[in-house]
This record gives sequence, C-alpha cells and structure tokens, in this order.
Amino acid sequence: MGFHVCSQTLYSAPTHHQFINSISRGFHRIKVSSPRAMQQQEEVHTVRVPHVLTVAGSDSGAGAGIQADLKACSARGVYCSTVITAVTAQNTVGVQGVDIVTEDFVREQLKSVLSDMRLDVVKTGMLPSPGIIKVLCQSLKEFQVRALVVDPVMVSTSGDVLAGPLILATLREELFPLADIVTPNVREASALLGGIPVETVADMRSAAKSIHDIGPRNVLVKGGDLPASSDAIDVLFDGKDFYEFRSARIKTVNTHGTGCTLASSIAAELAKGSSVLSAIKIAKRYVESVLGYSKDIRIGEGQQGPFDHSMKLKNNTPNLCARRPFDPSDLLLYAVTDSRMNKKWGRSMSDAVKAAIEGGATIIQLREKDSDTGDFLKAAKTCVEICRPHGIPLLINDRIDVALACDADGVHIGQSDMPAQTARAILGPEKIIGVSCKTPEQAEKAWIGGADYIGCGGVYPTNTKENNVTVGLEGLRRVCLESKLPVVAIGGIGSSNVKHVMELGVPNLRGVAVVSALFDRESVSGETRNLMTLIKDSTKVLK
Ligand SMILES: Nc1ncnc2c1ncn2[C@@H]1O[C@H](COP(=O)(O)OP(=O)(O)OP(=O)(O)O)[C@@H](O)[C@H]1O
Ligand SMILES: Cc1ncc(CO)c(N)n1
Ligand SMILES: [Mg+2]
Repeated sequence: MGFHVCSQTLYSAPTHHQFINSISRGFHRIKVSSPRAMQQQEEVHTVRVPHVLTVAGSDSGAGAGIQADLKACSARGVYCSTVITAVTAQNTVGVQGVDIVTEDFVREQLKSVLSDMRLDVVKTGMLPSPGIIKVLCQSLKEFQVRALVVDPVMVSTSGDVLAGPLILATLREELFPLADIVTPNVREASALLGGIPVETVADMRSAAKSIHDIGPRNVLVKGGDLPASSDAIDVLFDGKDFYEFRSARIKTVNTHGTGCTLASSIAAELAKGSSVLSAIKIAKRYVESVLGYSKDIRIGEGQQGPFDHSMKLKNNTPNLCARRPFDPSDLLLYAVTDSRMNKKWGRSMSDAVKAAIEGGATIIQLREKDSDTGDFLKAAKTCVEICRPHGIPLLINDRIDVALACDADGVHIGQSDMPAQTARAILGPEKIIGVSCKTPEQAEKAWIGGADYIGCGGVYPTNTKENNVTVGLEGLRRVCLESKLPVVAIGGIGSSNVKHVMELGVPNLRGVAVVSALFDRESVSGETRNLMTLIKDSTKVLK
C-alpha cells in the first residue's frame, strides 16, 4: 500500500499521529502503518457527485459555449465534462472564425466520456452540422441519461452564425424528440418555426406550443432579447400549462453567454434532482444574480462582454490597499473591541478601532453582542475601510455571515460555534480563521479543520467572559508546545502581567489578545502604546 497523498476533504479526519510530514495545511502524507490506520483506510467512502456533460462549442473569449457551461456548473456545485463540437475564434466584438470538429472525433469524445463516467444530464449547445447531431443521437440511444437539455444555439448575439439552417431539420426530427427541455431564444424560436415573428410574450407562448409539437417534453422560450420589455421574461410550456418566469432586467452590456449559462444551470439543477420547474426557477435566479454582480465589470472592447460566474472577480480588483496574506507576527498585539465596553465609554466601534491602530495594534477583532445585524454590518464595513490602508487585518468574532458581507479579513470562532472545517468551507482558502482552544486536542482539531491560529485562554480570570475556565500559564504552555499553529494568549492580560505571558518563551506563542486592558480605559491609543512597549521589552529579553 505504501504512501497515499490525499486531500483531507475526501477522507474521514485522520488521528493526529497519522499526520507525519505535513506538507502544508490541507494536504498530508499519510502512512498506512498500523491496524488502526488500515481500518481508517477501509472506512474511506467515495461520494458520487451530480454530473452534467455539455456537448457544445468552445468560445475563445470564454463568455459563452463550453467555457460558460464549465463555469456555471462549477458555480452551481456540479461536475461538468465536455465534448467539443467546434472551436470558435470569438471575443466581445464577434465571431472571427469557426473550426468544426469532425464527426468521428465528436463520436470518440462522446464514447470516452459516456463509456467511463456515470453522468446524470446531457446539455447541448452549438451543434454545427447535421452529422454531429446524428452522432450525438446515436450515443444518447446507446448510453441512457436521466435528462437531456437542448439549447438550440444558432446565431450569436453579435449576429454571427454558429449553426446554419442546414441543421434545422435534423435538430427538429432527431434531437428534439429526445429532449426533456429545449431553450430557444426568440430568434431561434422563430427560425425553428420557419421564420414566424416572435416579438411579444404572446408570440413566445404560441411559439413554445408549436415547438412542443415537434416532440420535446418542455419548451422554454427565453425573452432576454425581447424588444421593448423592461423585465426579462421567459415562457415555459410543458404540454399542458404555460408558466412565466420573470425577473428584473439588469442594465448591463455583460450578457454574452446568458443563454448557455441558463441552460447549463438548468442541467445542473436537474442533475441534483430538481423538477424542471424548480430547475428553471433556480437557474434564472442564478443568471440574474451573476448579471447583477457583474453589471459594471469590463472585459474586452466589444459590444457584449462576459460576466463573472463565480461572483469573485470584483473582490480582486487591484487597489491601493490590497489585502496581504496572514502572517503569525500579526498576532503580537491583538486588540479585541467589545461592544459593551464601547457602550460604557461612549465610543463608536470605528473610534475604538482607530485608536487601537494609532496605538500600534497589529490585528483587530470586532466582538459585537448587542446590536442588530444590519447596524453591526454597517459599522464593520467602516472598520474594514479603516484597517485596510494600514495593512491591519480585521476579524469578526463568531459572525461568519457578517465577515463575508463586509469582506473582513477573517473570523474568530469558539468551541461552541461551527467547526473550523465548516467555516473554512464557507469562507474559502484565503480568509483568516482563528479558534479559541483550551487544550492541545482542541488545537489539533482546529489545525485539521484549516484554522490559521489558536486563541488560548483564559490565561487569567476575566470579567469579559462569564463562566470561562481559566487555563493559566501552565495550560497556555501545554497548548503552545503541542500546537502546530501560532498561538495568541487571551484572558485578563494587561500591563501588570503581559511580561509573564510573553516571557514563557514557548514555541508558537506569538502574542497577546487584549480586551479590557485596552478598551475599558480612558485612552485606548495610550494603553495600546504602553502595552506594545512592554511586549517589545519582553521579547527583547527572550532574544
Ligand atoms: N439583462 C438581463 N437581465 C436579466 N436577465 C437577463 C438579461 N438578459 C438575459 N436575461 C436572461 O438570461 C437568460 C438567457 O436569455 P437570452 O434570451 O439572452 O438567451 P440567449 O440569447 O440564448 O443568450 P446568449 O446571449 O448567450 O446567446 C434568460 O433567462 C433571460 O431572461
Ligand atoms: C461557442 C458558442 N456557443 C454558444 C454561443 C451562444 O451564446 C456562442 N456565442 N458561442
Ligand atoms: Mg441574448
């Protein structure tokens, strides 16, 4: 058996002695050497994930086609495999060239995927020739799938032909009867029906009905390109009833790929097990959200830009005060502002933060126990704006939702909050996560869960936390000695005892976190400055 390198997310959490040689957080080399470990190995279970296969064309600008399908499925939590039918040279200006993949090679790709992978739903996009459609239909008959979503791509929004009228007959006669849903836009609906005008919601209804007669189980006529319509309206006919899906029309030029994204998002929801109706509802809501998020981004010089499927790009816009990665030395003087203390001294949260920064705090945590979420979020946003230009990380106590909403640098969580691993899954790999731990076992668990640092305490008794067990210097030392993460000491620390803590001189102890000794005082900046001097003196003693 030997060595296995694995991602911890696929395996049940191994015990700490199995972690030899930690390469970096998140990846561990596990040696299968003991019966216990062998048993653990057998307990490993595989998880089957929902899977969509897209059969479509590549868009070099990556706004539509295969690239949109991959991004949408990934954003919607579904695996996506790909069979490429054509390669387009395309950007935000238009389509400069199309190279059609041979029928044989489309067949080969289909066979590779379908003979190996168990997939749930097939979604089709650009099918540039009747031969390719025939090859696809043969494969679909040979390998059963749960659902088929057909987006009858013909003309790009720039007006360029992606699949000409030659395909119409084969599409209608061979592919449509196999489809669970087809999703033409208004122009495609018109082309499928011999050019009848489709310009109003009433036209969309009758087009949906006529296309349904061709054989698919459901027809969704999309109204993104409907003229003179303030809302974005799509019409579904399921053979019996009509449904209207309506959302606000987002004012943006970034709509390149909405059709592909809608169809692959419908496929993704069907793969997860949704009904057609709820799949459309969720997919449309997703398209609306990503368009809203992306409405002001600019990629390319053309008339119709792509959007951001993962709603992350704007977070990385370069600015003068970009976030920097966490450094354990940030823990040196960790200021925790407490809402009750601020109230007692008549300070706003942002004034407390400003004063702590002025005094030299190296990291700040907001602890809010009383205000409404909306008020807390507003104050936290202001604090993020104050901290970032100084390069001081800002963490939120307990409230992962608030940390995300204000784009704080991270969170600090306790033993009764959600596990670090869950917080990490929500927050992603970049955000800082600290966990309060009283024992080496808790510290180990925090490390396995993907935390960045440990807060250990209470070192001394404190009024800030009721019923908090004091671990003392001895408890702190034990945690520091065994922790694989940097540790910040917390609980009753101030100018009278900070030296005793820092001069413990144990590995991993990187600083002190302070509440009352900074904020339950007249001058926050003065107290912070004094404490920093004492910390620096005691670290000098150690050197
Ligand atoms: N500006 C917008 N705001 C909100 N929703 C929109 C907007 N434009 C399109 N949609 C929605 O996006 C989905 C795709 O619609 P559309 O009619 O644009 O498809 P398409 O023309 O095939 O797309 P593509 O531009 O990729 O070719 C539909 O659900 C539509 O209602
Ligand atoms: C490859 C490809 N497929 C679909 C569309 C429709 O948006 C496009 N523009 N390009
Ligand atoms: Mg469109």
